[in-house]
Parts: sequence; structure tokens; C-alpha cells
Amino acid sequence: MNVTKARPTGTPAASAGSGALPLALTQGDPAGIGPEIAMKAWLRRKSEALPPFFLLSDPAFIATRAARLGLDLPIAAATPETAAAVFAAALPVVDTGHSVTIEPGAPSASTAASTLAAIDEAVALTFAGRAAAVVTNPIAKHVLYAAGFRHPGHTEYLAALSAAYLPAGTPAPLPVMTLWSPALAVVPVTIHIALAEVPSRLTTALIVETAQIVARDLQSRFGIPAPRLVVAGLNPHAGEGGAMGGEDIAIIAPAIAALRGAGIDARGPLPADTLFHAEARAGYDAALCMYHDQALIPIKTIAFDDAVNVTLGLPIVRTSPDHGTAFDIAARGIARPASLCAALRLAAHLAATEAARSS
Ligand SMILES: NC(=O)C1=CN([C@@H]2O[C@H](COP(=O)(O)OP(=O)(O)OC[C@H]3O[C@@H](n4cnc5c(N)ncnc54)[C@H](O)[C@@H]3O)[C@@H](O)[C@H]2O)C=CC1
Ligand SMILES: NCC(=O)COP(=O)(O)O
Repeated sequence: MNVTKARPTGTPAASAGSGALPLALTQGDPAGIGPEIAMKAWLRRKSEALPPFFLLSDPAFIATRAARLGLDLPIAAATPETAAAVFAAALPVVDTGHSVTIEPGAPSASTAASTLAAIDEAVALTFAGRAAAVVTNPIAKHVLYAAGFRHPGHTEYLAALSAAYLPAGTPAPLPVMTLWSPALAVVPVTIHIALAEVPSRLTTALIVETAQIVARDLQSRFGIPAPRLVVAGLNPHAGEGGAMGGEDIAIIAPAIAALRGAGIDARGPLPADTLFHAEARAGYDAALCMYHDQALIPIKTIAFDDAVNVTLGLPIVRTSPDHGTAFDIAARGIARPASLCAALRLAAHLAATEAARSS
């Protein structure tokens, strides 16, 4: 597989803010399915109506993985400025400067620097107006932790990175993980923490701040004029009047009262077990859930291939497929790019909405 060199067609200043900016797609864990679904997405760019994007990785590694998969696609070493122009004819790969060598399905902390460099670069390019938004391929948290990474996942890391681009003294944004699909949108109020820690980490203030960000971003970025939120209880039957746990009354109900007092259409705490059937889903735009699996199990059951992980609350747009690295099927040719395609389309849509709003 040859990697061609793309001819520069414009300067950063000329393309920044032009409205035709490509999306910056990170490589994710190179031992997983990220490279494969990125290539498959590019191959389906017309049938999936995908916006232009470039992949941040090692072009030689991507070419090697393409050959291993038997994927016949042209790969062009590009810059963010050449990417949109080459996208029609080749997959643009912007070199992160890290050489990647890894066996599919055998993750190693030795690739952590390249994985993180792609994320850092995607964020830098987006803040610089050289990419429209960040789309991340999945990372395996434990692989990065083994290399010294101290953030739970992308969501928190992107908030920390964003803080560096904000005016001095601006507090770091609260990043709000949202899993969105046409059928359901869910928000885990607590994210990547042990289940045993959830009750002590759940506070009225956290629920209120999370819901305010969701309501604001659903309005401004998703174009929902008056977002309807539901809030799940923590305990069975939302606590059964306190008999099955006190958090629903002591922590969640006051948050909902505060939200309603602030003019936000929020209902709850509602028993989580009856919140996700079709008729219930028709009654709200997003469900705030108290912990990771309460949110992610229903959406991955209903919409595994359509759902997108989108981080609300950030000054930039970031989306990701809903699934993980899928090491068990890496480079076997069977990974589906559907969720990544949905993530690319949603990122472009949200970035365009944001650009129109701020122009
Ligand atoms: N956005 C991100 O960076 C995310 C990263 N992860 C990470 O992924 C790693 C693995 O997590 P798991 O819980 O095993 O979830 P997973 O989503 O990687 O895999 C679960 C199952 O779904 C299958 N699968 C996943 N995506 C698929 C696709 N596109 N096409 C066909 N089959 C697919 C896998 O083969 C596996 O059988 C973890 O280390 C976790 O930290 C998990 C979720 C999101
Ligand atoms: N389970 C969702 C997930 O792991 C995604 O996390 P993040 O890396 O987007 O923060």
C-alpha cells in the first residue's frame, strides 16, 4: 500500500473558519478497531454522506493495517489544510510524529504516547480553527493508565485540555458525557467510578449543574427549543418513599426542584426500570441517569450501531462512537463502522450549528 504525499492547497489562515473545515479523527488505541473503522468509514464516505475528516496517526502504520485487512484504499499523508481537498480521492492521514507498531488485539502501553498525541493534536487544531471538531476513536483506559495517564477517560481529559485554551482564571468546564441516538439520549451523572462510590459522589449540585449543561446544549447545539429532561432515581422504585434508599429524596428530588425553579423542564426522580420503553422515551429529550450502566445499558441495547458519545459542556465539539476498542475482533475485518459514521455526521452538524450561532 503506497502512502502518497498530499499537495498543500491553502494556508491555515486561509482555511480557518472557512466553513469547510475537516473533522480531526484520532487513531484511538491502535491495537483495537479504530484504524479499521476509520478506513471503512472513508470507503463508505459517499453512501454514508460523511463530512471530510482526517485521521491523526502514523501514515505508515495505517497503510500496514490496511494491507493486513486487505482493504484497497489510497492513503495520503496530509496536513489539516490539505485534508478536505484530498478527502474525495484518499484517506487523509495527518502524522502525529509517533511511529506506531502494534499487533492487533494485543494492546500495549508502548503506544500510549501516540494515542494521546492524536487527542492533544485534535484538540489543538480545533481550538486553532484548523479542524471543525474532534472525533475520537476508542481508547482502552487501562492501557493508558499503565502508561501513567491520570484521567478517567477522554471526557475528563478533554475538559482538562480545554481549560488550557480558555482565558486565565476561567474554571475548567464540567464535561458532560451524553450518549445520543435518534431513539434515546442518556446522560450518566457520575461516569467512570466504582459502583460503590456512586452514592457518596452523587450530590444535588452535581445533578443541577449537569442538567443545566444538558438543557443549554440541547437548546443551542441540538436545536431543541425547550428540552424535556427526566431524572432517574438511584434506587429500586426511586427509593419507594425512602424504604429502599434515601438518596432519591435527599439528593435527587431537591435537584429537580431547583431545576424547575430555574425554568428547566425536569421530572423525577423516576424509577429507572420503566424509563426506557418506547412510550416512556417519547416523553423526554434526555434522561439523566445516576451512574454509568444505568445510562449506557439501555442505549447500547436500543441503538448500538446508531448511538454517539458526545461530550457536552466543552467549548469545542467532540463526538465518539459509543463502543470501545473491541480488541477481540481487531483486524479481523468484521468491525462495523456505523457508530463512527454517526459520530462523524453528528460532529459536523453540531460544529456547523455552533459556527452559525457564533457568527
Ligand atoms: N470512547 C471510548 O474510548 C470507549 C472506550 N472503551 C474501552 O474499550 C475497551 C473494551 O471495552 P468493552 O467493554 O469490551 O466494549 P467494546 O465496545 O470494545 O466491545 C464489546 C463487544 O462489542 C463488540 N463490538 C464493539 N464495537 C464493535 C463494532 N464497531 N463492530 C462490531 N462489534 C463491535 C466487541 O467485539 C465486543 O464483543 C475498554 O478498555 C474500555 O475502556 C469502551 C467504551 C468507549
Ligand atoms: N463507556 C463509555 C466510555 O468509556 C467513553 O469514555 P470517554 O473515553 O469518552 O470518556
